[in-house]
Amino acid sequence: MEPTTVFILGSLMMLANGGVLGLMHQDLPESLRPAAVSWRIATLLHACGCLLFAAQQFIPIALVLPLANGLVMFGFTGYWYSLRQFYAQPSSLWLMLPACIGTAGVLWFATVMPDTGIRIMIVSAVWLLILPGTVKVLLSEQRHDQAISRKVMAAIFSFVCAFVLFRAGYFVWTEVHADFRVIDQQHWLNLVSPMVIAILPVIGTTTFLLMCSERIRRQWEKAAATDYLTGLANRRTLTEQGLLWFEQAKKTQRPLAVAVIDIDHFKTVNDRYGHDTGDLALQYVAAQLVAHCRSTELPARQGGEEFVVLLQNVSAEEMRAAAERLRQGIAEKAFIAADLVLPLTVSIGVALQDPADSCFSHLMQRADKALYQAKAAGRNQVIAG
Ligand SMILES: Nc1nc2c(ncn2[C@@H]2O[C@H](COP(=O)(O)OP(=O)(O)OP(=O)(O)O)[C@@H](O)[C@H]2O)c(=O)[nH]1
Repeated sequence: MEPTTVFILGSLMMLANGGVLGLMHQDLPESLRPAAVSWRIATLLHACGCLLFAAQQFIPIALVLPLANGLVMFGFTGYWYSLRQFYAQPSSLWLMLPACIGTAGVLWFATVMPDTGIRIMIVSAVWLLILPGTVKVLLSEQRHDQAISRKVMAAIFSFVCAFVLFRAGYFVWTEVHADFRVIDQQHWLNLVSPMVIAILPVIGTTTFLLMCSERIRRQWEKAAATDYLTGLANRRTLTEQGLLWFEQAKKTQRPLAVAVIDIDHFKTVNDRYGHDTGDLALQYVAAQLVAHCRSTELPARQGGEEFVVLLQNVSAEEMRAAAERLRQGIAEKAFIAADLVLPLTVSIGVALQDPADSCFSHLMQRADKALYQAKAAGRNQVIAG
């Protein structure tokens, strides 16, 4: 196959893939749409650049070279920009600078001082600024995004980057002939280059779609496991985790404890200051629980104004101490909303797993009873069941 055909086929595949991404636009969540639009624009620029390379014998060289190279450089920049948007990293128009300088450079060395070698070096230098920048974006998300698709995308960009480096080194080593053209059939690199350049828009777009679907799946999983108001684990997660830790504790003889926490006189907060302020108070209590929980403790919202904290691997003394820590954490810092400064307290019932507990819900029932006693005994205290 000759380079012109590879350029044309590559461009058609890019356009088809970009089209599929366009068709799926409505199905993407709002948060992913800007990145998807940027990716599509990048693919379109890239494809147009490749089509111009294919058509270069029909267009004056002084026009086609800056245009085709510029489009491909801006296409690469578009992928960089898109991935920054995907990961909500700050993007600025400065990202366009390398492509702008590169396009001006190619224009100068195609018209004013024609020099094929310098043109290749300029284009390679711009790519070698953009591609590692993109790989850096992907690698910097390693801790937050474990998706295989992110790793595949990083590998694709790294591969293209390595190829560009090799290509630049090859041309420095062999010296470029003045009338060298990227569609010149006699040069083996000219067959490989369009194939490699087309990898990003073709395989890259598919990988980008997989990244989107993986992000959506994770968002759904998180939403299903989290309480919408406080961001804590919800009742479902609490039950699942409680059952798991309860069974583990039976095997390891390291007991699980539960603390059921209820805000005192919460109805008054709602009645006096309104439901919205009540919601803010719930968020405040949740934040205090998170701040005072340790890594072996799981805070969750059971429902209404009731929270539960699972305490893994504790003795009776440690359970009481942990519950006191949580109670004091809430009592010692008033809830503040606009002009309102409102001290809040909680009552806590705790229970430690013992052999008589046949199941997790039995342990929960004992903690619930203890909570009832704490309320009856005057509130703002911890009672063990
Ligand atoms: N703002 C807000 N209020 C809620 C929510 N869920 C439950 N509540 C309110 O929580 C209050 C619970 O009040 P009660 O269970 O009667 O008890 P209390 O006033 O907290 O008093 P004690 O528990 O006896 O100290 C009710 O007014 C509910 O409307 C919620 O998601 N948001």
